[in-house]
Amino acid sequence: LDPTELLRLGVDGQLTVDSSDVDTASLDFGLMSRAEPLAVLHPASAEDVVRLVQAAYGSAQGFTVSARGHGHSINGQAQTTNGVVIEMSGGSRGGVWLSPAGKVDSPRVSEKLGYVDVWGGELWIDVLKTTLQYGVAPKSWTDYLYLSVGGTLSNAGISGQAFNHGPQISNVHELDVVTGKGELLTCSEAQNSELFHAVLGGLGQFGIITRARIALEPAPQRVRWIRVLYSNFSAFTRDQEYLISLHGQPAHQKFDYVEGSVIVDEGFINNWRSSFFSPRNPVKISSLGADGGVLYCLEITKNYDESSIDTIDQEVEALLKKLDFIPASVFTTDLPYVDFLDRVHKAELKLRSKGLWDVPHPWLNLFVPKSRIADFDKGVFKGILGNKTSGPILIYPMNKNKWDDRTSVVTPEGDVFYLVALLRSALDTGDETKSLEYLTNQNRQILRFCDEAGIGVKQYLPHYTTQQEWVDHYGDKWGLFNQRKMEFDPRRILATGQRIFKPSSSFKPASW
Ligand SMILES: Cc1cc2nc3c(=O)[nH]c(=O)nc-3n(C[C@H](O)[C@H](O)[C@H](O)COP(=O)(O)OP(=O)(O)OC[C@H]3O[C@@H](n4cnc5c(N)ncnc54)[C@H](O)[C@@H]3O)c2cc1C
Repeated sequence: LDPTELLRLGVDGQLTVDSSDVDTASLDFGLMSRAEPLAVLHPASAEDVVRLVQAAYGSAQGFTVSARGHGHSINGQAQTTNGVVIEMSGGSRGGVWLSPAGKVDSPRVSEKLGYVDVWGGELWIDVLKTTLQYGVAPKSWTDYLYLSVGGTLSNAGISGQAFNHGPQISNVHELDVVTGKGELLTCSEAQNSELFHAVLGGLGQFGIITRARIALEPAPQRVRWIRVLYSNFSAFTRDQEYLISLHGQPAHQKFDYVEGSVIVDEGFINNWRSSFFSPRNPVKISSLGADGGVLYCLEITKNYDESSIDTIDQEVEALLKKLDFIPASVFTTDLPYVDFLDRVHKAELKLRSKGLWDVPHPWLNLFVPKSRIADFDKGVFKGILGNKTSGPILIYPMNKNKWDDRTSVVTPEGDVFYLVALLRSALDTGDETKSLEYLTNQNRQILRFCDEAGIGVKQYLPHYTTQQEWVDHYGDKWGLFNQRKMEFDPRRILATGQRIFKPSSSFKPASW
């Protein structure tokens, strides 16, 4: 396909083959794969997305189309070689919602009805900033806010609030979606519901989200943020599971956020995700009597505002009393709500200043069933990892009843499952255990261990290279997933970087 032909396509935004645009669209946060698109579209409206997808779908030769949010995937999921990348969050257009009619508009908050309408490429940080002006905010978050709404809704969008509110995909009222046939459809539980459920957690396979209507709540003012340590894994998981079982209780009788992390490194327990423990007063694992050299950190928060300022201490105390952490390992801080939600960005700035942000990230995210989390601890945290991690390891449980099985996302068996996130950075320092090859091999070893032990994990932000692996990943849901693909993207032109479906035979990108 001649890219100059594409440029004749009439769009109001910018369709470009400029090398710096193409370069940006060729890479992602993982920095492990590179694929150059033929051209890049900066859309000025949902209509531009429609025009491009219609051209891709309707032309004899055809080409692929990949929406790119903030490009924070790990394995090239937003890339494509024989087609066009649509920069949904790109450049000066970031932070602006463009209505389907092409009229430029900002996120629109309906305070009365408790939702905000945002452009699919909007970053969550901008959604937060806008909604806070009205004293409201979304309920369910990711740990990091420089991700696009369309990008996280294509996966699930999880953080410590998920036990209570469900993932972000459980907090969406309505979407505008451009399907693989180039139709712009509004969908919700009540309207085009098959498309609505397909797109949520759908890895970009069924359509491009141009607008999302997101549920809001009154925004808290401040956050009490607490960490406590455990050396005993079963005490740690018992307490985490207890805390998430309180989801149905009144707000003052539960925490608002429950996460946790694993500390296997010798030495200090600070990591880039957390400057929580004072660097001048580091905590040594050995001083805490960790069994097998591994410690577990429970991280919890309680939101409050002026009306609850007098009772917050008592409420936190009452909840902490029920837990079984190492006495004298309580670290507390107090900060504005927005600073808490935007906490990882601070760590990003620090890492950037040391040149440690733009490095390869062989991340592995797994959903592990509660019934096997102790086996995972023995085999991985106390086994395969050794005493070096090269990055934070998060672990926290979620309640399955907060997830909607009609969406495309897959979760493991059981009422409760854990996220285990190995968020590692590869460095070229000469230390073999920090190298990309070492960490990639270790990820493979972890997956092999889970497979051989029959742990029944499901990858979150999944990455596979053969269709059979995808069929296994989706299990019982594969039939529905495949059927939805035939219906909404019959030429299989969307989000080919996920490597689930090959584009139909009239055109084959080089990478296939
Ligand atoms: C530092 C960091 C922290 C993170 N923290 C969390 C976390 O706490 N919780 C969590 O759940 N995830 C987390 N993630 C993962 C993140 O949610 C996903 O990688 C997400 O896809 C990134 O969003 P993005 O906008 O960069 O998407 P991209 O990487 O640009 O795209 C991801 C996929 O979605 C598709 N897509 C993008 N936009 C659209 C759209 N508008 N419509 C349809 N499909 C689209 C793309 O084609 C691609 O297949 C984190 C990632 C990073 C790098």
